[in-house]
Amino acid sequence: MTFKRKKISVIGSGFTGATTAFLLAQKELGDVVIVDIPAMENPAKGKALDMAEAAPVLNFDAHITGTSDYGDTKDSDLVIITAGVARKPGMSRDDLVQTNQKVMKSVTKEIVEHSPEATIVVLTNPVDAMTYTVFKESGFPKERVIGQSGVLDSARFRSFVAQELNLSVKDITGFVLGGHGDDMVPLVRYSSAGGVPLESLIAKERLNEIVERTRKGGAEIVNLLGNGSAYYAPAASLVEMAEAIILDQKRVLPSIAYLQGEYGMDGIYLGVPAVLGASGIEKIIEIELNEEEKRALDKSAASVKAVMDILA
Ligand SMILES: NC(=O)C1=CN([C@@H]2O[C@H](COP(=O)(O)OP(=O)(O)OC[C@H]3O[C@@H](n4cnc5c(N)ncnc54)[C@H](O)[C@@H]3O)[C@@H](O)[C@H]2O)C=CC1
Ligand SMILES: O=C([O-])CC(=O)C(=O)O
Repeated sequence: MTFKRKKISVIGSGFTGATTAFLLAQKELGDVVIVDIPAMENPAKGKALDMAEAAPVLNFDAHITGTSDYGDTKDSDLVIITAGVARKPGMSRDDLVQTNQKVMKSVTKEIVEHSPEATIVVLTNPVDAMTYTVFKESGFPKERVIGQSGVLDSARFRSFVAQELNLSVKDITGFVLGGHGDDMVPLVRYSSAGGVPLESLIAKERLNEIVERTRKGGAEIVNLLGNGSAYYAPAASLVEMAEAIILDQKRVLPSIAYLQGEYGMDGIYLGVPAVLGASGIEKIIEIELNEEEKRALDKSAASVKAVMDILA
């Protein structure tokens, strides 16, 4: 039997795309094809070559190529979309909606033509609405169109908690529900340090500050960078989701999923806990929410709906 490596295409060779490609290759999750527009083909090729030249040192065997030709992405198992524009200081993610919707439409057309069986993970902002756009444009089953926000938002929350308690990040659990905006819902009640509820370890006011910092975590980095947005943690988050899908791990990861009745919502892409495996989103997990949490989730969903209403 011949071994065939999985094929993963990363659309967009910018900060998040290139970082994601490099991490995917290092983990040998598959051969990686990085795609950008024709005007950016040489930089995409240059980054891919540079990464390939790191392979002997880092000891990985995945092939990495850069291209603007979607023919090179043919029969990808997984496609990760990072193409589009990022926000600058003073902008909200929602300000990107019109520009990035156009990008999603053109990119999705190519994915459907060349990789009709692929699972798609979307990063491009505003990510809940962009995931919905890709779902509609692709005609793919909902299980195979997924957005990334919750792994990143939860990672931010977990890292802030670990810093606060001076504990290993490895022992901090927690997850964030809802849309990837200022109304996201970090679920403190379901978060712990080594199984000990956070509410018994950190004063309520301080926990509220950590929740607020998490909600504004993207803007904090945008303001520090000055000319772009976060990419190391977003790329790491994409790779965790990619690994769960490629290796059929059945991980429970917060993912942007299409809801049809779950959490009392219908026809909307929103961040919820989900089981990720070879079929994409294999199950949406409905956890019990108290009144306050449910109200917060409804508010976050209303913000996502407002952006979806702008979609052409
Ligand atoms: N959902 C999330 O948690 C996060 C989302 N993002 C979003 O990811 C997106 C990408 O961010 P960065 O990589 O930092 O931006 P970037 O500007 O560094 O890279 C974007 C790349 O997309 C390419 N591109 C534009 N139109 C394209 C098309 N039609 N086909 C192929 N490639 C195309 C550009 O040429 C550029 O190389 C942004 O929308 C950003 O807001 C970023 C971080 C986290
Ligand atoms: O803030 C942004 O524009 C990028 C992003 O989604 C994040 O880092 O959470």
